[in-house]
Amino acid sequence: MVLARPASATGICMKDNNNAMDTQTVAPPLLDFANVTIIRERKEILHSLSLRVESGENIAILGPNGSGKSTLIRAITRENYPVLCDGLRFRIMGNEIWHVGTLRTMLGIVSPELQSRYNRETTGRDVILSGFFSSIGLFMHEITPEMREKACEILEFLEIEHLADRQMTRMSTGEARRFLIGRALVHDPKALILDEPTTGLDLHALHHFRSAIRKIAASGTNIIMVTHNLHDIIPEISRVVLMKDGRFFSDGPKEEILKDDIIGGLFDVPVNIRKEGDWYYASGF
Ligand SMILES: Nc1ncnc2c1ncn2[C@@H]1O[C@H](COP(=O)(O)OP(=O)(O)OP(=O)(O)O)[C@@H](O)[C@H]1O
Repeated sequence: MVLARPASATGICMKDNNNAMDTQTVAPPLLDFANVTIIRERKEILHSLSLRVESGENIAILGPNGSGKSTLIRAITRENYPVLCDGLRFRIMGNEIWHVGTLRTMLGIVSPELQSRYNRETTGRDVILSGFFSSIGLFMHEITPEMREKACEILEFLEIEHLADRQMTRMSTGEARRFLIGRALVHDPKALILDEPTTGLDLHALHHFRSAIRKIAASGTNIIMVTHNLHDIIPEISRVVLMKDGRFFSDGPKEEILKDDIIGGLFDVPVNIRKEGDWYYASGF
């Protein structure tokens, strides 16, 4: 049996079983950060953050504009590096040091910024295939039969086969966003990081987008949802981390965090939080 949560930071769990020591290997935390400070252009943007996210845990990072969410994501993807200091821990899946190319195969990223870079003629299928090369579109890349087969599987999984040969620039925002999810899935990543993923989606597109993400979460991929919209917090997300001014403002089970006073304090406005089934909505802004 593989335990869902490690009992120690070593990733090895020792279990007493009828006086016999049974050693079991469990996955290390997805993220294990301590004292992470990020400075950009001489400005301290993230202030000594500590965050531990277990393997298998789905979280939302929620915060107002400018709170540091994207900077934190760039730290996770190793585009931003923290200031060296005593007590710094900067582990991803148990490792401090990563080859960025390898890390990118283990973390799938979807963001509106990535979508804006697909501004030339690229078919939906090629957008997915470009994920194998971390490129924006295909150029002289050699596509193997295995890659084509994987792209077909993803098209089917995301129910977007009918759009595979359409140019990205001729798709709606919602359709294009689903192809970017497909691109992020080519390496079967351990985690899918979604940065403001529902920006620009209408209700129909939102419905399809959420269904796709829920299906991915159900398949065992960790979801890290970065957002300022409560309606992005899919039922599979159980923990919410709030960010404000480059610091963690609050962190815990969503039932405890998504409260009028806490979310009102986060955004500095009166807020009414409404729960409908497993979904949360905010009004009163
Ligand atoms: N390269 C940079 N140089 C200087 N300041 C930066 C840089 N990148 C971000 N910042 C500043 O850091 C702060 C946090 O920005 P960040 O983009 O991480 O916030 P965010 O929570 O993702 O915001 P939003 O929700 O608007 O996308 C902002 O004040 C921003 O102006």
